[in-house]
Amino acid sequence: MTSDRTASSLPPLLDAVHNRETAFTNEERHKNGTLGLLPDAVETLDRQMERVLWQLDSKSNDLERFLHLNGLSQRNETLFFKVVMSDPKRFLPIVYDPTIADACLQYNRLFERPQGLYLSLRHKGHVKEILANWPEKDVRFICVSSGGRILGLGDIGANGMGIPVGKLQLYTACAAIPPQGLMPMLLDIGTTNQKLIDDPLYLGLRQAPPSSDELDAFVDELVAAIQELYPHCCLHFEDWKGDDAIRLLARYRDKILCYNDDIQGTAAITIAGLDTALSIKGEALKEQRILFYGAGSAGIGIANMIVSALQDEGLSETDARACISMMDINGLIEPSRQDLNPSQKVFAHFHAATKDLAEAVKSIKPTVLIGVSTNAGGFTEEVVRTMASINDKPVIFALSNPTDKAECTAEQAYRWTDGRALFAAGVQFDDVTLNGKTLTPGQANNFYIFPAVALAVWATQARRITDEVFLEAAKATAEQVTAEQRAHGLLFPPQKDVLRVEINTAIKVARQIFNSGLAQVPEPEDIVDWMEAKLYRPEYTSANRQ
Ligand SMILES: NC(=O)c1ccc[n+]([C@@H]2O[C@H](COP(=O)([O-])OP(=O)(O)OC[C@H]3O[C@@H](n4cnc5c(N)ncnc54)[C@H](O)[C@@H]3O)[C@@H](O)[C@H]2O)c1
Ligand SMILES: O=C(O)C[C@H](O)C(=O)O
Ligand SMILES: [Mn+2]
Repeated sequence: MTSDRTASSLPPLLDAVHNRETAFTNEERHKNGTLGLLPDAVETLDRQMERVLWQLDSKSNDLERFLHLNGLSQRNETLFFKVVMSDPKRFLPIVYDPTIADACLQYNRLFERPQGLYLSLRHKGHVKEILANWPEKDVRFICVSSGGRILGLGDIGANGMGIPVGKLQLYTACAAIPPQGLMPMLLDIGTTNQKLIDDPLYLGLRQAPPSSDELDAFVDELVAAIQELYPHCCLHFEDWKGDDAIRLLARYRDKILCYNDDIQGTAAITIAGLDTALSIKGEALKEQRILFYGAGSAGIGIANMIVSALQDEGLSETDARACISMMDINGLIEPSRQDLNPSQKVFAHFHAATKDLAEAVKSIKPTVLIGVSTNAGGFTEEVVRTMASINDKPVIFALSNPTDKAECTAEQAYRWTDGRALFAAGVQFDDVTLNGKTLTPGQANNFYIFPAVALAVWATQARRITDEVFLEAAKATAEQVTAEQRAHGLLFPPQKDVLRVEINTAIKVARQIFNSGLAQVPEPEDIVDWMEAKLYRPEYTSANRQ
């Protein structure tokens, strides 16, 4: 990405990148032909933000606020980021999870102006031509989803476009990556969602998804086109159907610059949360028995990265895997199961077959319970109370998104453990007051990780993204939870600090990339100054001046 945005041929007020609306000075209005197309007042960015905040306050719910902000992002990009970055704790849940889930469910009905690039299976054989239609020529990140598993909402096909758009907005809002080289992409491969296929307003392909061989061939064509057109581009896979996610990451991770956020980003934020939780408990990772409820892309991703972290603590791979048990929709993963995929098989330990989580908890006696199942309420009162009877401080992470898919709520986790749980969820639950004590649940969401990793990858022009990068990001995130915050039971850095935290994380990750020899730029003398100089700032500067 160059530091200057390419001049646009669009009229100034229709060009979201350069648009300043009422902040165009009279001189600029003379020059760019907007005199009279704007009211008389010449305003500052701060004054414009004041108006947006007033407008948001006047909306009656977060979906309306989402739509208002989304419209703003398409009208005036600088003002959009100014607002979102002014108060991340308030705005992340509006532009992203959980509100984005409501927007995705109705994406085809709320649709106004298209965003991102739609690559339909119908375009097979012509992928490069379609990609070349994208106006920005120096694309550095493509966030691509098939819509096959959007949050915990299942397959919503082309309605999934909200996710790549939102994830890339977080690159900028959470890690100050300049927005111009970011391309959201929806690979429209059809859908299994009959309700959408039957909806006259559905916007995607009305057919069943292809075989995995055909899908892989299509993704191969995409990867080849990206390498030709955008040789510096990193491919970010997001919210694919679990087995597609695992298979495609394995197919490309050693060949191209890519990562899967649900597998690797989720693993890193979970390990960061475990790190702080265990420091509060005063225990080591290798002393834990970890039970996963859900063994798909997120569960397998977290489990494998925990195995790497345990190996770093000196355990053999076999001993590391022995610390981990997993359950999926068909029950506990154990050797008599005939339906296991290779990534699950390595976690099949001898145990009686069971489909009952409470029974598994009673016999395995986990110290850590991680929910990545999409099964709302899966952590029942019996399950949570059993965790509390086994552990002084049970670690309970209910990571399924959005809010109504969480395996239990913060309130339930605290109430059923008498406030002893070290709890986190994928969304931010409100504080809970129990027996006069206020408990603040953690938000274990990969948004703490992937923007930071992306910033480091972009700045260093890394050749590959390894698991070590994500482990470094996990460590750097956990290190930024202060002793005082830990004393209050906080497992993650506060959202209000997300930008500073992720820039710090990115600096550490960049160092790791330089040390591993994967960087393609010379190592700077002062890595902090070097990184700071690259950051996007939501201001009307010459970088986005017409
Ligand atoms: N907090 C985060 O940062 C984060 C990151 C990634 C994924 N997630 C969430 O995790 C969930 C799972 O994501 P994924 O990518 O692993 O999906 P996936 O479809 O790959 O895997 C889901 C897993 O849950 C199992 N499962 C489904 N119903 C179950 C039930 N009733 N009982 C037990 N197991 C059941 C499935 O068998 C499968 O193993 C989603 O809700 C997603 O939003 C959260
Ligand atoms: O999108 C999120 O909020 C986290 C995660 O990537 C998910 O798929 O749930
Ligand atoms: Mn995701």
